[in-house]
Amino acid sequence: MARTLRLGVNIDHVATIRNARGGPHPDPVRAARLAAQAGADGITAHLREDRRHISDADIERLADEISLPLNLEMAATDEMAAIALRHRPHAACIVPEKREERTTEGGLDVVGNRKALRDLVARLGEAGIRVSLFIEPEARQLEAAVAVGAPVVELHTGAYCEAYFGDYGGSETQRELRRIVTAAAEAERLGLECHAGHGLTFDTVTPVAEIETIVELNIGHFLIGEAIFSGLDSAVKRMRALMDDARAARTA
Ligand SMILES: CC(=O)[C@@H](O)[C@H](O)COP(=O)(O)O
Ligand SMILES: NCC(=O)COP(=O)(O)O
Repeated sequence: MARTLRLGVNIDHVATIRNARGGPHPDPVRAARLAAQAGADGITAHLREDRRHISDADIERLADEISLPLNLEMAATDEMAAIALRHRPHAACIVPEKREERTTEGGLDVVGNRKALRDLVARLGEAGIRVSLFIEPEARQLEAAVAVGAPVVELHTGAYCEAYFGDYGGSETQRELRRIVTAAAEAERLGLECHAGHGLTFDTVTPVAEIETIVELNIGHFLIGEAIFSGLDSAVKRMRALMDDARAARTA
């Protein structure tokens, strides 16, 4: 029996376009509804400290109006913890943030922040929020995730995706993919639920979707970009089909 592979659609960059003019259009909540109708299993939204895209009001409306599970991406700060505890989303993914970054660069340093993260994971978990840690595919970070009590990790696929656009599946891509495969197996061995995301596209999703111990992919920027050309419904449905085909091929 093939394991379910969920698709979380990240709608951050609908808000990026909206904020370009400061008005209400395009509405990230409308995008979330369309993604749900197209087959998304969850909605991911990153409330950054600088609010460059998703706003506090977006999170409030997503929590109140969307039927799908909401995965709130957040920095490990008291401000974000209070917001998460107020809205109690299905899940919260703790991600590193730097004001000057264009997008998320590396994974969360769980090894170097055990005490603070243990407290945060406990507080959110006690409120019924499923906590995920966004980490590099590294054994030491996986072991630290267990040590701080996180039930879920999300493996950062950015290095793999960047490698692909450097050598189109060559040796560097294969090296980065092997890191993800190895980490996903280790996550299973450690009893961690394993997700993956960042930078995934139609060209890079299949090898990651084939990793059977991964149960959720969070994909955003590429889908919103594709939506400009083919519509969000079509983009989500195509990504869903690629994921299903990859998983079916593994279990055939
Ligand atoms: C953690 C991650 O890879 C993304 O989910 C994150 O949201 C990227 O940040 P931007 O959406 O601001 O690019
Ligand atoms: N955590 C990854 C995510 O939510 C989406 O990342 P991206 O596809 O926007 O790079």
